[in-house]
Amino acid sequence: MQFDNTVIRNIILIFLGIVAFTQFYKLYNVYYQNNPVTAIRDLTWGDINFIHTTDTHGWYSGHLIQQSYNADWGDFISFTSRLKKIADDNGQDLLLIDSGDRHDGNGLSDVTVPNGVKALPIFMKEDYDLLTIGNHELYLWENSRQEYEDLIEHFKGNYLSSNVEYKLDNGTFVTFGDKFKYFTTPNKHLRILSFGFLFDFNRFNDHSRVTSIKEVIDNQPWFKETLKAYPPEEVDLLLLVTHVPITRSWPEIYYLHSVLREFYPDTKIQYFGGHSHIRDFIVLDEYATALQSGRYCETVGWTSINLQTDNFKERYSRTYIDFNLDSFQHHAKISSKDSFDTEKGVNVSKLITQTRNELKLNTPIGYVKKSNYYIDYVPITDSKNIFHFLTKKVLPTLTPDDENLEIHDERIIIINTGSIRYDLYKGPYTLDSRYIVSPFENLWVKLSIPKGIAIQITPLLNDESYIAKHLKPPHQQDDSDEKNARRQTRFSYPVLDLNDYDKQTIKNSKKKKKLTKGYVTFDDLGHEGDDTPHKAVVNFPIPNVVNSEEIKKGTSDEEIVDLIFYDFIESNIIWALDQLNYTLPEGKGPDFYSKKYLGTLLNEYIRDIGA
Ligand SMILES: Nc1ccn([C@@H]2O[C@H](COP(=O)(O)O)[C@@H](O)[C@H]2O)c(=O)n1
Ligand SMILES: [Zn+2]
Ligand SMILES: [Zn+2]
Repeated sequence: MQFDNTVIRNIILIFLGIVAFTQFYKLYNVYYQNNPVTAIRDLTWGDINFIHTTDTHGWYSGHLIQQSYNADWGDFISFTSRLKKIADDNGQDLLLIDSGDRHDGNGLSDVTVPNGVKALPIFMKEDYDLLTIGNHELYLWENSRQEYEDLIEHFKGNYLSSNVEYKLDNGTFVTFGDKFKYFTTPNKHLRILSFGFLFDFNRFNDHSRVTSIKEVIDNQPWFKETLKAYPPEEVDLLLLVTHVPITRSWPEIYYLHSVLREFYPDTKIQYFGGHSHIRDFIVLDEYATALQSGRYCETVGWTSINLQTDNFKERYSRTYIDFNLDSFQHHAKISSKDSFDTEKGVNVSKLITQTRNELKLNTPIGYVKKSNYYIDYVPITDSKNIFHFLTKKVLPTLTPDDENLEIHDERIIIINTGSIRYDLYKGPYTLDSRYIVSPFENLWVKLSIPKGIAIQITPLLNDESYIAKHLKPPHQQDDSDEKNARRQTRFSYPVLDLNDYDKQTIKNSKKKKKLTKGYVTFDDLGHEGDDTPHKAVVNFPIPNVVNSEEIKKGTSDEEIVDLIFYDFIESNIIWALDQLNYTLPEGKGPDFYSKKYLGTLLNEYIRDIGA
């Protein structure tokens, strides 16, 4: 076949065209990732407005490699101060609320001894109107002491805890802050009665004490006496600042609500929740709603109440604001960063940078070579799933500290999935990443038991139907509900006819805009709550625990193997052994048999593996 010059020239042109198009497409995608074209949904203001944070877990530096959450605590302070100004100018009220869990999740908070010593002063720069305690302020005594000595002192009168107490050196228990607060708002002069509650948490350190909400209501006279002291005609709004999941499957808020309604049949009630790390908004009745604002400085929750209207749909609004500068500036209606910044905000950002440098948080201590490893964006069996990576690559490398410790040829290593807090990203594994992925100082312990028993423990701890039928192991509810609640795309459960919210959604979804990946929240008002429309990520289910099994085929069930696990889940393991009718030999307790195996933390092993 013969080609003349024109054919050759055309082939070259087509080839160059393809190359040019491919390059352009790549550049477009890079540009697009950094400059998303989505429109931000505006906030709806009411007579009273709320900014809510929860489960910040020390993420005050912001997310350094995720554009969607690129703001830091200094930006957040500028943002809230700009919004306060808008509220004051318009004669509206704006209250700032935090629902607890300020430790465990980020180097800024956790690298120091005691943890939080550098991060809490940064958190405290924000002028919260009301705040409460989370379970992460109660695992360790030193963290409870910081709350009692520093935060309560600093936020005097605004720190509420109606069911958590601190034990003084002389042995007496005192409230963490105040049990309730009655106050009048500055602009609308609304009379507010507020309480602070933590869920029924039972792993508190021995210098603190949690009483369940039900116990407080049923058996502590002060609670009902307080309600009687502030009758409906003296209360415009009840505010419940809690570290309790607001989801309907968690009964505590609903019991509280039923009792509040006996005293206040139609007073407006606003709940704020936390703990399960999701965005959520629930309609409890015509005059009561609940907001939960995510986790890890990914979300600033917003809700507003218009008190002038009889129409439910006009009364309430909610928005989940992505924790980034675009969103903050958009809602503050200030396009230039220089005009948006406040002096205090800029100083806090500088303090964060200075503290990160001082703590050397950006120091690489390893390298993640192959890929990102996700908690639940891919199925647990996928090689990019972090639990797959940990059980296949990391756990098998664990070696006991003491070479004289009696060990067996076969072993099973179990971890609770709740101990892994965030995705692991390809690239430098920094001191910060270490705490981001797994912040806990849990120790490894070993129990030597027959193989036939050992292999049943993981399936048993993951078998929710079995757990539901039997006595729940201590704290298991904590993990399984957290896991379910984390699945963001739950369907709404409208108590009222809220169909119009969805019509709005359908209308907007016809605008074909390319979206970035992120939260798409289904709540009781529909799915237009996220301030930035996103392409939804899929959250695959994760079990309560995962394990690595180094078991040989063909050995008998009677063979003794080592079961290795975190001391944090010892009570769950003991529960499972009990369910399997396995009694530790000679009737001795677990403390005798479960031996310290290893002091090196999992997050240090990740560094060594290099992924
Ligand atoms: N030493 C610890 C403490 C906690 N965990 C895990 O954290 C979960 C609670 O976290 P929230 O932010 O939801 O309060 C808890 O259920 C455990 O899974 C841990 O592993 N080690
Ligand atoms: Zn939390
Ligand atoms: Zn919590």
